[in-house]
Amino acid sequence: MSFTTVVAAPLTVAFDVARALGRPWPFPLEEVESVRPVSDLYAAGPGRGRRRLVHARRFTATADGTVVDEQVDWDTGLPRLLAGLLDRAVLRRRVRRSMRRHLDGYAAVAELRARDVVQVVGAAIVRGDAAGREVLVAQRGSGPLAGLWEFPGGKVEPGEDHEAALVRECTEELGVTVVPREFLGEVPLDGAVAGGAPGTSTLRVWAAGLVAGEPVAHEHRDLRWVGAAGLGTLDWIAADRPLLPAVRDLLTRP
Ligand SMILES: Nc1nc2c([nH]c(=O)n2[C@H]2C[C@H](O)[C@@H](COP(=O)(O)OP(=O)(O)OP(=O)(O)O)O2)c(=O)[nH]1
Repeated sequence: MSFTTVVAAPLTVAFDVARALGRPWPFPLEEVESVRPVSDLYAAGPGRGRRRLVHARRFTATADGTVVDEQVDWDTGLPRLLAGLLDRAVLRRRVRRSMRRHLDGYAAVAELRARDVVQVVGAAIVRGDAAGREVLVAQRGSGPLAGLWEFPGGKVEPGEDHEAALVRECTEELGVTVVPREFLGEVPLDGAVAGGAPGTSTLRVWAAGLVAGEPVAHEHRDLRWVGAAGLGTLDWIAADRPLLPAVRDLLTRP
């Protein structure tokens, strides 16, 4: 059986809250495989009478938050005909009811928890057309990451919409007006952001268009427009690297 929930929280928060709440089954499950913050797989059994339950979750970042896709499969260990009857008469309904109650609580807790974690947004500002596109990259001027390249952006303020934060940061840092066009992806940040625990914040990046102004480095050491070939040659903040294929795709798509 499949379930899909949209949680108004970034990946790490959605994943960590899901782990803390566990699953709605009245017996313990064992971890089979977990990859924070993208997936986990737990199973119970085979137990008495070869009963078995497998519960897999996949967490995907989207512009609106995290989509959690869950798959619950079970085997009662009964002969096929009997098992089919039991499934139809009782089990499917019971599983659906347990999951629905669990997921409603989960979504609410994750949304609340997200308010306590400072998140970072970044803009992949693109210029040009199919004949040749470039993205604006910025070199940090101070702090522990000084000298490394990043996407212009910064921390989302409490209660602020993520895309609004992106527009505000680009105005403050570059003196330009941008419009977010497409969500590109999200990665966990290893370091502490604004005093938060390391690994709880994420960087969420949007492709953006320039609608007014020419970028000026108000806070960065340097700014550069680079094409797809130049992207990989820069000394990026390590956390940003998994986002580069999506940016490259943006620059090379027809
Ligand atoms: N803007 C940006 N920050 C990134 C990227 N990758 C990455 O790890 N970070 C980290 C560095 C910082 O710890 C944090 C962003 O903080 P910031 O100092 O730029 O934020 P801000 O503009 O709101 O700064 P401030 O007003 O609090 O000084 O995210 C990236 O590509 N862009």
